[in-house]
Parts: sequence; C-alpha cells; structure tokens
Amino acid sequence: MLKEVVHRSHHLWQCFPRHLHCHDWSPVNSKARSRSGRGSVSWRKPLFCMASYHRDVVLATNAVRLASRLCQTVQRGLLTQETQTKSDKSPVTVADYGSQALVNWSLAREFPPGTFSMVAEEGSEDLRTEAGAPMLERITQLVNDAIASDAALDVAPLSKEDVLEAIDWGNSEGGSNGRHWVLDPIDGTRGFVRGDQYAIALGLLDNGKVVAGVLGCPNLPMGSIANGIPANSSEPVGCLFVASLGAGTTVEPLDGSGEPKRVHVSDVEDTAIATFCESYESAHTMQDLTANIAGTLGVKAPPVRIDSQAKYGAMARGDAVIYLRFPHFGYREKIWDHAAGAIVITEAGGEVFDAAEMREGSENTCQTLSSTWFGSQLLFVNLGLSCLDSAVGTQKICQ
Ligand SMILES: Nc1ncnc2c1ncn2[C@@H]1O[C@H](COP(=O)(O)O)[C@@H](OP(=O)(O)O)[C@H]1O
Ligand SMILES: [Mg+2]
Repeated sequence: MLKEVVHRSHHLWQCFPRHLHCHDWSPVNSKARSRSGRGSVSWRKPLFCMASYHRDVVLATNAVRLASRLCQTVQRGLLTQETQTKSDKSPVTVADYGSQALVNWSLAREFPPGTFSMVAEEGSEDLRTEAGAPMLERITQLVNDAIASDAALDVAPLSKEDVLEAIDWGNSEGGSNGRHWVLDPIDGTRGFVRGDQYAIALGLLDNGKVVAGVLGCPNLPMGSIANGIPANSSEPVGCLFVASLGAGTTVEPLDGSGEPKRVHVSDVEDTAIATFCESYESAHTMQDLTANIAGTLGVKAPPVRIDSQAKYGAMARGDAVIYLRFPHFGYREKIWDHAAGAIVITEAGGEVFDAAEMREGSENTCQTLSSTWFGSQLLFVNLGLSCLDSAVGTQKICQ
C-alpha cells in the first residue's frame, strides 16, 4: 500500500512533504496553522493509545438512524415551500434543522451535563424570527414523529423551545483537546433537494483525531455503484457505514434489516479499469482539472458523479478507486463535510490526502499525482484544508 511505499521511498516522501494520514492529525501549533491557513504547522505522530469507542458508535448509529428517518420523510414529500435560502445561497430545508435537532437531542441525553460538545452546521437564528415560525412548527412536528416512530424511545414530545435548544447544542467551537462530535445533518443538500444522494454525517474527534464516523446514506443502493446509480435496480436502497479507530469499517442496511459487514477499499491496481468518483456539482470541484488528472493517471471510465459523503462510503466498499476533490479557488472546506467520511475510508484500508502541498510544491500537479499512484491501490486526493481543520476543530475559526 502507498503508506508503506511512502515510508520506504525518500523520493515519494519528498513528493508529499507534509502528507497527512488521518491517524496522524495532531497539530503542534494550531494557532500558527489557522493564521496562515496552511503549511506553517509541524505535525507530530500521536502516542498511540487504542481507546474503545464502541458505546459512542452505538449512540451515533442510533442518532443517525433517527435523523435519517426524518430526512427520508421530508425528501419523499419535498415541496418547494420547504426550501429556503440562507445568506450563503445554499438551499436549506426543514430536514437540515430537524436532522440536527434529532442527532443532538439523541446524543446529548446520553452524556453527563456539560460534557457534550457538538460542532454542527446549522444554527437556530433564522427559526427564531417571526418568518421562521411556520418552519419551526413543521420541524417540531417532524422531530416528534421521528421520535414516536422509534419504539425504544419512550419520551414526552419535544416543545418548539426544546427543538431550538437542541439545534443550538451544535454551537461548540470544538478544539484540539477533548472530545468533540461533528455533524453535517444533511451533507449534499443539493442532492437532497434534487431527490438524489445525500448523507447524515456524524464524526467524533478525540484530542484532535477523528476516532469514529457514521454515515447514513438513505438513497445509496446496497449494491455497487461502480457504473453509476442504477435507474431501476432491485437492490435494496439505504446504507449505514460505521467506522471507529482500529475497528474497521462496516456497512449495513440503514433500515436495520441486515447485519453489518466489514468492507474494504478496492484492490484494483490498474488505473485503466479504476473507477473514479467526484462531486455531482461542478461548482464544488474543478471537473476539468479532475478529468485531466484522471486522464493522466490512465483512468478510462467516465467519472461517477454523486453528491455528499456517500462517495466515501461507496469508496470504502470498493465501488470506486479514486475520489478527487478540487474546490474552486478561495473555498474553505468544512469540518463536517469530511470528518466522518475520512475515517470510513481509512478504517476500510484507504488513504486520505490533502493535496494542498502538492499544488503549491509542484509545477505539474498531474505529474506529481501520477508518481504517487505507483504501488497504490487507492488514492483519495482532497485539495483543501478540511482534513487539517477537521483534526484541530478550528473550523468555525476558519470559515
Ligand atoms: N463552492 C464549493 N466548493 C466546494 N465545496 C462546496 C462548495 N459549496 C458547497 N460545498 C460543500 O460541498 C458539500 C457537498 O459535497 P458534494 O459536492 O461532494 O456533494 C456541501 O455540503 P452541504 O450540502 O452539507 O452544504 C458543501 O459543504
Ligand atoms: Mg456538507
């Protein structure tokens, strides 16, 4: 695997002066890093102490399943009035808020007061306005419906104030010490609104390291999507990917109808038969550049374009061999867009790279990438800061 090759090869080490494996994320000076945005920090290997995150993973799985039910309900009946526009112009639905409220509520009640820290995408400000009142009403109803549908949850219905409060439990600033959850209540909002792929992505950081991740992918078929999402497939749809440090990655039906199965990334070595995936949205990645890189690598097949961190899940079980993400200039990646997905990949035997250094250090990105392919079954390149940011929990500072 590439990791071994890199450790043996001085040449490749130079190609990746600061390449980062997820397990190595440990900032020596996070302030220096966040000031310059990249590159000025040195990284040390953490002392390896294998903690068990089993309970966290069980709680996270329950939370993601609960939120997934709400999202499925909303997507099924998606109406235009359920979409509003945030200041950043991204579509936000009641499901975003409802999903965040449910995950936060579900997790927070399991931890002693004051010990639950969540860095999540949404805030309740818009819902606290007069204009937001109808939406809050709808969210509260959806949240209570989801809770009532879970026989294991015998609780009184939440009030609107409870829901607002639960949404705002996602306001933690995170940090490189202690435990912090990170949540994207609906990753791939555009896919969700379009009726396509999206994910509920929940990660756990412990002292700056991603230690667990759960991805609920309600529209992802259980079967391979190596040739794209089949239009009329008989495969069951809805996957749950679960990963924790040292415990591997599993996939199981999201509806609980089957047992978890260990997954592993593809062992395809020949780029001519490798499947390459990327964002559906051309606004989210430079698709011309990725086509160029894929061509240089010898990839023959057209890219499989899907939304959200469902891509990470698909890669973890070997559907795709390469995922390239090259945001347009100036975009800052978000912690919740990568934390859960990254550990789903690494625990399945894959590699996650931040290519920012490659871009800056090389005059020919394609050439550099080609040389890194040598000996590697899997290469995921993320040109951005997300991996760094997700590790240190400084996302809110970086936005
Ligand atoms: N201009 C941009 N460049 C890169 N990523 C962007 C972007 N605008 C939004 N995104 C991020 O891309 C995520 C979706 O990823 P993908 O393209 O793989 O489906 C979005 O998550 P949300 O939908 O949760 O906002 C958002 O965080
Ligand atoms: Mg997202």
